[in-house]
Amino acid sequence: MFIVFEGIDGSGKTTQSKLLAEKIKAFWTYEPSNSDVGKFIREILSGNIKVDDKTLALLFAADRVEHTKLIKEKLKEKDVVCDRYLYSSIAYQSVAGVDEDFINSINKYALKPDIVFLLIVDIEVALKRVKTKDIFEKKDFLMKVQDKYLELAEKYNFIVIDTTNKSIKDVHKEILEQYNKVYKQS
Ligand SMILES: Nc1ncnc2c1ncn2[C@@H]1O[C@H](COP(=O)(O)OP(=O)(O)O)[C@@H](O)[C@H]1O
Ligand SMILES: Cc1cn([C@H]2C[C@H](O)[C@@H](COP(=O)(O)OP(=O)(O)O)O2)c(=O)[nH]c1=O
Repeated sequence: MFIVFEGIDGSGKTTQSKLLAEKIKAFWTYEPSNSDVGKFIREILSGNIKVDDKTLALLFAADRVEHTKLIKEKLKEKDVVCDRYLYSSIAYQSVAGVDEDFINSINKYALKPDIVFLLIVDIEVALKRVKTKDIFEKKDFLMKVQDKYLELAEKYNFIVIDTTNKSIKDVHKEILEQYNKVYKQS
C-alpha cells in the first residue's frame, strides 16, 4: 500500500508518518525528496534563491518524477509511507496563485495513494510547534492551505485527523486504527 501524510507545517506529519512506518515495517520517505531537485527546492524554501511560483510548482513536480521512481521500486517489496506528496502541491501552490489545472497537468505521472491521512491543527498551535520557518510559514497563508486541504479531503476521501489537543501517542493510535480498517478491506 502507498500511504501519504498531508497537512500544514507543524500538524505532526513527520512524527506520525515515521511512527506508522515503523509499526507496519514500511519504507518511509518524504517530499521535497533528497533528489538533486529536492535539494535545490530546499534552497528556495529557505529564501536564499527567489523564483516565480510557477517555476517552484514545476520543480516540485520534477522532484516528484524522480522520487516516484524510488517509491515504485520500494512498493514491489513493501508498503511505502510518504511525508507529503501530490496534494501538497495542489494545496500550497494553488494558494500561492498557481492555476490548479496547470498543477494537475504537470503532476500527471504521480501515483494515486491507497490512503491519505490529512492531519489538521489549530494554526496558532502549528506555528508554536515549528521552529525553523520557511517561506510558506505565515499564518494567513497556512489557514488558506488548510482550508484547501479540507476541500481536497472531501473530493478525494482523505482520512482527516485533528491533532490539536491530542498527544502524539493518541494520534498514532487513531491512525493505526484507521489503517487497520482499510487494510482489512483490501
Ligand atoms: N500531537 C502533538 N502534540 C504536541 N506536539 C506535537 C504533536 N505532534 C507533533 N508534535 C511536535 O511538533 C513539532 C512538529 O512536528 P512534525 O511531526 O515535524 O510536524 P510536520 O512534519 O507536520 O511539520 C515536533 O517538535 C513534534 O515533536
Ligand atoms: C512537497 C511540497 C512541499 N511544499 C512546501 C510545504 C512546506 O512549507 C515546505 C517544506 O516541506 P516540509 O519539509 O515537509 O516542511 P514541514 O516538515 O515543516 O511540514 O514545502 C509545497 O509547497 N509543495 C509541495 O509539493
